[in-house]
Amino acid sequence: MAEEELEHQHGKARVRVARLWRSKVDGQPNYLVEWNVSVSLISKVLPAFTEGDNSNIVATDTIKNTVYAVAKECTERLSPEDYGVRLGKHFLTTYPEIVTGSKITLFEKPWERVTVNGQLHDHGYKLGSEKHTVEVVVKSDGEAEVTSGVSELSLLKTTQSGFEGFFRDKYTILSDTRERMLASAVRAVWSYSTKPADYQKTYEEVKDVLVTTFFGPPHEGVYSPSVQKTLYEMAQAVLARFPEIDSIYLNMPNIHFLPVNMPTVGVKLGDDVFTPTDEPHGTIEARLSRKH
Ligand SMILES: O=c1[nH]c(=O)c2[nH]c(=O)[nH]c2[nH]1
Repeated sequence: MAEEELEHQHGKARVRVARLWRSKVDGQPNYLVEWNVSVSLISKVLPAFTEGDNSNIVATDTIKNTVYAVAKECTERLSPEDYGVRLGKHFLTTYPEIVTGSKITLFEKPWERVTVNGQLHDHGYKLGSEKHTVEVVVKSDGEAEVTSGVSELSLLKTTQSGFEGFFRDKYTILSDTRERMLASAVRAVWSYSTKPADYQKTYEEVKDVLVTTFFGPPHEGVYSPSVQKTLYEMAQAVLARFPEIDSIYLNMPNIHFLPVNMPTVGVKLGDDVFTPTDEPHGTIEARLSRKH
């Protein structure tokens, strides 16, 4: 047999855990989060693959149970980032002879406290839209690298968007326009050069900067000459506002709202009737990083 190298990891994917803190949090009588957690371990289990020797395997069932146990140990409300770091480090400190690295990916389901008669309800929640996403990588030295993000942040504006002056050839049929709808389901992922004071607060503020830059001021808005330019401005605004953020990746599908026209029956609906189409959609993505 020629020389070989086997790279391996194992873990448990998509463990759903809800954590309820029954004590008062931020003036509210309780606080609920739902996380969907995936764990992957780098560990010294080569003989399991090559010899069938399972003696060093931390069973994926044990990994699943640890997700719940660590959530229980977190007696105070905490951000998904802080939970991810705690969980990722747990595997290295609990199995120091076996586990040399861990990767935790999770997203938080957007349960929001409901408002009834203009007041926040004590124990009622409804599901919102976008998700808070987290990735934590714990290295063999015990250091944790954290990236945060948001996904499914669906944004739409009805005007102040166009696309013109693009390259044309024999297959180009798209017309120039300075008036179209612009819609996207934004996915953003950012990394930190230094740990922020509060991951949860930073998440809320980054989201706010992304949304504000996409739309512009409430009445006049801001003109978008392309998804590309708007994406770049959103990324720039985040780096300008948060010195602790080192790099941001944005993925912004262009979800087309195609004006409906029925020329054969002489009906033109284009100004106010559209077909929303998410397939196919444009894919526009970029990462903006600080130069060191
Ligand atoms: O903002 C846009 N960017 C593109 O690259 C593109 N391509 C396209 O067909 N429409 C658009 N819109």
